[in-house]
Amino acid sequence: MPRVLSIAGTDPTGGAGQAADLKSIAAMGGYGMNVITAVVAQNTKGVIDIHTPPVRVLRAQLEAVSSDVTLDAVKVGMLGSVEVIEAVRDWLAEVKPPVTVLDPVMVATAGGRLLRAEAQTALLSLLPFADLITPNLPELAVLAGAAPAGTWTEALRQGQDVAERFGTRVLVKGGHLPGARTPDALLEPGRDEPVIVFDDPRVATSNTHGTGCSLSCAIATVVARTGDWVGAVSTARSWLRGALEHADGLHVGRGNGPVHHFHHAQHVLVDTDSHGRFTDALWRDCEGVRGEIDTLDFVAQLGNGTLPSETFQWYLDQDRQYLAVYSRALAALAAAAPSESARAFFAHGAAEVVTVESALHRTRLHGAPPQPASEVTKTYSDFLLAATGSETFAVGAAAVLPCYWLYAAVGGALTEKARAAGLEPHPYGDWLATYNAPGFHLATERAKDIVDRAAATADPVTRRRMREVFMRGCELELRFFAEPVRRAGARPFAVASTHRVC
Ligand SMILES: Nc1ncnc2c1ncn2[C@@H]1O[C@H](COP(=O)(O)OP(=O)(O)OP(=O)(O)O)[C@@H](O)[C@H]1O
Ligand SMILES: Cc1ncc(COP(=O)(O)O)c(N)n1
Repeated sequence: MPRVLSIAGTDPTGGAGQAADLKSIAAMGGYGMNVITAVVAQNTKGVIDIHTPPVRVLRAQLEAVSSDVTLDAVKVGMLGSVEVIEAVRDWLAEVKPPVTVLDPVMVATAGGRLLRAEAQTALLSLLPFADLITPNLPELAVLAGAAPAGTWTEALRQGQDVAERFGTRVLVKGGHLPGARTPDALLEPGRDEPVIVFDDPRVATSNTHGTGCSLSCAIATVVARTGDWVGAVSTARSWLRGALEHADGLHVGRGNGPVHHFHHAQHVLVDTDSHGRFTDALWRDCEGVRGEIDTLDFVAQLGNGTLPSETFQWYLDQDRQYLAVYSRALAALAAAAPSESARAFFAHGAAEVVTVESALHRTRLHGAPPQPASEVTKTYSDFLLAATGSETFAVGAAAVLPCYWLYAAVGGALTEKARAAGLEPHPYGDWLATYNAPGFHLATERAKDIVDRAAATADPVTRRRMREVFMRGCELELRFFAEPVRRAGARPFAVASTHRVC
């Protein structure tokens, strides 16, 4: 579990600053700690007063934590004054945390300055110590020494300028742009194009208090665990999106309320009281990921037959490599299965993957030699082998389930799309048919039954772990599906989004 320290100010209404940070760290599976830079009297309507404790107390807090605890990541938020900035900078220079994310907080959403005007220049001296900075558009403009960007293109230009000048990654956030979309882009020094651009519809809510704090802390936590910046931003963004979508249900305050940091965990409470199927809860867990898969270019183009054949071939080649691992994962589950029927099911599945699905790949790939496995293919393969080889049967069974279930769901939806496109014969019809075949749907139902049975006798810790690995599998499916089109994009450093299915 990553140990993540937040250095930030307070918010007694619990939506921003320290409170948001600790909730976000916990929501992303980290252990949160906090050092207070300023005590802020604020609520969802604005900032009323700020007390900055003596800088000696700040230094003592920093020393108290770092002399005792190994830190896996640090998030720096509200600093407020020149003295505080200097103390944090000296501490960062000395401690050199493995991951530092800086949210250069200047003004609260609801209004109210959180950084003194004269401290803006001092803040620049902190930037080279950060691995990532996450300014909103007005903050970006201050860092770039320019007027606030009025367009996304201008924002990207300012972000690139800041990344180059300070030698650090920049997440340019478009939340403050007018319009129906909220693009974010990850930039790195030495690259002309964003590493990745995310672009989602704006969630219709005014309850956005603390989104910047929450996002930056969530990214720091995930990066501490995975070391993967793109994956961390992606994970943190989709979680934050859920938090925004559930924000209106919180009813906290009369102004810009907070987001629901634990929207994804509500089912844990429901689950312990209800007699519903465990897999129903899993399906609800992955609703967001399923929505993302549905909107992928890869899925759309596969369905309407417009996917370029080179892209499909590349996908199939990765899929073939993935399936070789998947078959071994199923064989490991067969070996560990607690019942004869589960053993037979997974042993049969391991053989089927080799004989039926791989044969399809061999026919379509015409004996072409394998291309190098992508990072996504490797990550997904490693995840499956670890979950089925080193964890309990229940956890392993939950880990392989997304590959059945999402594929069956996508196969069904794609077949509909293919029918609607009316292409005869559909260029990828044989592939779609495999995953919409009655036998594959039956196998999916059987896999769900096995997971339900395993969950019924599992302890709470194992059930939680089953949920985690199921979600991780779903996220990897999404990335696997996105990867072919992302990779095919001609822009050298641009990443769109990513995915695969089993
Ligand atoms: N209504 C919304 N719908 C979807 N995403 C949003 C919305 N508002 C903000 N976001 C996302 O939240 C994150 C933070 O965005 P924003 O640009 O508002 O940062 P910020 O101003 O630093 O946040 P804060 O409100 O904490 O000051 C970004 O990823 C942004 O895309
Ligand atoms: C202590 C503290 N840190 C950061 C923010 C910014 O968050 P928001 O802009 O959402 O109010 C805040 N209001 N308070």
